[in-house]
Amino acid sequence: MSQGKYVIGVDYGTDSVRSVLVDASNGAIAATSVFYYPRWKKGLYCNPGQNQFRQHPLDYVEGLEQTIKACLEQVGANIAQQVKAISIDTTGSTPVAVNEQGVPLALTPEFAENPHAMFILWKDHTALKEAAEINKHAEKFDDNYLKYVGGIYSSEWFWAKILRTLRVDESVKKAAFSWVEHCDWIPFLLTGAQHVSELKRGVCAAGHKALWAEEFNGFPPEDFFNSLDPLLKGLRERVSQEVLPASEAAGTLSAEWAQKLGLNTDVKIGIGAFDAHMGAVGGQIEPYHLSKVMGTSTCDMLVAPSAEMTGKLVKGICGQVNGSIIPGMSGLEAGQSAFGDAYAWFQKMLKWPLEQILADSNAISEEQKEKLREEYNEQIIIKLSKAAAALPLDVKDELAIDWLNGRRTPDANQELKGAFWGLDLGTDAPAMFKALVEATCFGAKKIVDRFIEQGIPVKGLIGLGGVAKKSAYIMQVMADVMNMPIRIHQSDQTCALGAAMFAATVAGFYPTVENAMEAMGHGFSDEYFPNQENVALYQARYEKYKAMGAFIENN
Ligand SMILES: Nc1ncnc2c1ncn2[C@@H]1O[C@H](COP(=O)(O)OP(=O)(O)O)[C@@H](O)[C@H]1O
Ligand SMILES: O=C(CO)[C@@H](O)[C@@H](O)COP(=O)(O)O
Repeated sequence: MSQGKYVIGVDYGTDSVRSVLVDASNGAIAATSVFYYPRWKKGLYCNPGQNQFRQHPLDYVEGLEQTIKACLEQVGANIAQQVKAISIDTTGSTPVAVNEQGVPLALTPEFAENPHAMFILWKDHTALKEAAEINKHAEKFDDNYLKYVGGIYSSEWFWAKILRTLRVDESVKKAAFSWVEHCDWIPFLLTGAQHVSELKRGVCAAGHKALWAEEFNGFPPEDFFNSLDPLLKGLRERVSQEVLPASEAAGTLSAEWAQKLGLNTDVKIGIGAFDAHMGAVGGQIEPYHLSKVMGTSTCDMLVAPSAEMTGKLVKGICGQVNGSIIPGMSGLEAGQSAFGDAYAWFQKMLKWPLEQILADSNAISEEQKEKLREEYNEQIIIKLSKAAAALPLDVKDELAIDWLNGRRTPDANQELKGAFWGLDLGTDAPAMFKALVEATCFGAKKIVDRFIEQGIPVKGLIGLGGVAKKSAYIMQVMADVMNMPIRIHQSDQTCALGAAMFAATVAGFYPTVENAMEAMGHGFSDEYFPNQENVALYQARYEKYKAMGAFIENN
């Protein structure tokens, strides 16, 4: 192993946080550790029926400490002393209300059990009404403050979530001094900052979810917020205007955290960004290639040289922001609100009666029941995929719409619902699963079509994330539906690896993120090519999908 060039990448996903300790000279992963959020796992503070998804800050703090310590234990004290930087990515928009000291309210005794004082996870759609109001309100202004977020503000995003919370919780309203994205709060925590004024925001979260733009000198003016709802009065001033790219440092590790983790206080802490953005870097994104992070949801990332984007605005996506993925390039983000989550929903449906029967049954022991549960949790999607892949294809097969968690892009509308069509008594679970898989791939194609219609060529597809790695079946359907090859990245941990590449840049090991990507990238493991026999049939089914989608949207 080379001496002295170690960094840590921390990736906060929806269910878990993972840290990787990486040799920055070549990208080799020296240690890795995963921590599943314990409170989240129990379903605490969430109400899926109302699309309320909250995460307790302690899940994040405990996971940070435990995963980094576990990585350091794996490599030993000598290497721990050679760690030079840590960078962090998180889901988003996942904001939290903080007090003047920058402490999330749920970390104070009064708010410890209050879901409104916790992080409002990206997939929480309780702010539908507020998002609609923001969209209507924006029409009143000469400046189009929504132009860099695809023209539509989403209930998944910062200001909609803040406004809704201030409306429904008087105690949080009184105690909240400011609001912070998860990806900006972890660097604040690690650097030991003590006041909101010291908070360094990343351009990624500010630009994609909070309407920050160079052209507006930051966030929209005070008048925009005050006239939207006086509850927002003055908040803009308490949300710092200065934003930085993730290649910059937020500071160095505080003495408290250095001692807790067993690291030095000269370890640099990078500016945070979203998981998919750092994941695109970990997955070696190239200009005009769509990097598809396919997990619970999808985030579809594209970079284009900023100079080539002058005057180009892509409608209906989740934003285009200079430097949000790679400094010097315009970062464009789109995505689907449910991808793997659609398969997880179907699995949950099938499991429901089994769970009830198993719970009441005396036929097997509690230990055997637990083993059985583990087995079917692992096997259901795999078995369905195998059976679905073996089914013959017909244009009249069962058809589905993938909007089970609303539609993120093109044209955000979180109120839309999913659907199945064309069922009969011959329809079985594999046929419905096949329809769902095809629907998620059709939803993906709509995004590619939107980029192309708006003048942004898509020259290649890169597949990252859990589904890309786990499902050859779904990736083959994707290649067939898109009529384009898709390359799957070698790494299982592209987000954490991307964070490590940013950390290597922040540490000064590389002058640019592109240099870090070149030296530390793991390359590609598989490539799926379209099966020309299926392309025309999928094209015909895609037309049906669009017609059915339009019907749902208009009724
Ligand atoms: N064998 C499989 N085939 C297809 N999808 C799968 C399979 N196993 C798990 N999934 C899906 O993968 C998703 C999780 O993806 P992952 O990238 O691991 O997580 P996250 O999005 O939280 O980072 C889940 O929604 C699950 O339904
Ligand atoms: O929306 C974004 C980023 O903009 C993601 O953080 C969000 O979709 C969560 O992604 P995961 O599928 O949980 O990794």
